[in-house]
Amino acid sequence: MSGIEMQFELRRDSFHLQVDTTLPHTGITALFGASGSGKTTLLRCIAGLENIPGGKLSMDGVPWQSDSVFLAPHQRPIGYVFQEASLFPHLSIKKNLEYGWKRTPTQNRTVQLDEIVSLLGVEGFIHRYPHQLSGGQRQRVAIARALLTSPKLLLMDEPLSGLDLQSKQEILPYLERLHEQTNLPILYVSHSPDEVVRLADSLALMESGRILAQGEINTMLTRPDLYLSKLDEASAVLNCHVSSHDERYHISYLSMDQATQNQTLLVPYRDLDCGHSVRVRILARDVSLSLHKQENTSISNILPATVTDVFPSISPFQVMVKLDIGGQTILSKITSRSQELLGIEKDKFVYAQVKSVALMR
Ligand SMILES: Nc1ncnc2c1ncn2[C@@H]1O[C@H](COP(=O)(O)OP(=O)(O)OP(=O)(O)O)[C@@H](O)[C@H]1O
Repeated sequence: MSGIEMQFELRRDSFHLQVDTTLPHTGITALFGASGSGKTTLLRCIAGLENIPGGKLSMDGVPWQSDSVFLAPHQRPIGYVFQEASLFPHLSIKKNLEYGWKRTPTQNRTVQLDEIVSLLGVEGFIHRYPHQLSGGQRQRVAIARALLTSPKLLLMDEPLSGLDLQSKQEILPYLERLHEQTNLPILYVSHSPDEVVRLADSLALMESGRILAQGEINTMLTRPDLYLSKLDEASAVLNCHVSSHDERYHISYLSMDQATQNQTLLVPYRDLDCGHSVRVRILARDVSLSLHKQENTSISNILPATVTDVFPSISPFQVMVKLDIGGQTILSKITSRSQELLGIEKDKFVYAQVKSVALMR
């Protein structure tokens, strides 16, 4: 059985964790939910830091916890990265990194020290001490140290939330590289929709100790029955690849992956090879609808679309329209008045006018 299979039940005062699910064993799965919904508690259960009687956990069929097995935290091949980088203050960065690496028996090592040092870009400060680094640099070292234990699963608990905006921006590309260059499954706790839409392949939505729903990121973001699709910040992500560049106008063209029709998006120029995979985010409020293709407009991205659903938004007198654009899904937020005037309903053919496209990775 593949995946991270778990069954945990824990009561603590009024909090009740009840999780019985299988999370993906590939890519980044975001654990998303309100404060107190149980995200950290669930990570602690997976790490073996909570010994819950009757709990079950297996990784690709290998039991880490069952009625007869309980691997202690240090016996689980897990890397754990917390909000605050917990480095040894009296050891240099190099020694901090070697600590995790040397603890792993040679035959169990799946990574090389140099490789991880380069992946996280820590070469430049390897001889310094933790207090001589910025918060973002410290966190990169903490991630590198976790990876050097050759884990089979990486748990990240709000790894960016203690950092200022600049440090966050600096570290995100390293997380993307980590995602691109390793096959390591990552469970990533975050409060930030921006981080989630940028990094996650899947999303598990937690509420009051339970996993309310889980699935592929764009399916989750656009599900009418979940609050994510109703928010003012509601958005969709599209997986695309770079198809060409136009140097004269400093723009890049993207083709949508798995599109059944030839759908192209135009974005500000990005220095990426043709064929490179990228992800774009489109906010629902940046998508307006038209029944005819506008000719004289400054909007560059106008996509033929079919309405698949219309549902209420949290804003009064506004509705969310779910659209199929050649096999992928985006949302459009329009007023109830426009919905009525244009006769927007399921199966209607429209043009989605996309005012802004953010290239995420
Ligand atoms: N040691 C503890 N003793 C009693 N209650 C606890 C303990 N640790 C956590 N809780 C409670 O368990 C619930 C879940 O906490 P948890 O930290 O897992 O939530 P979270 O979703 O990670 O929240 P946040 O996003 O704020 O970190 C909360 O109601 C919290 O108060």
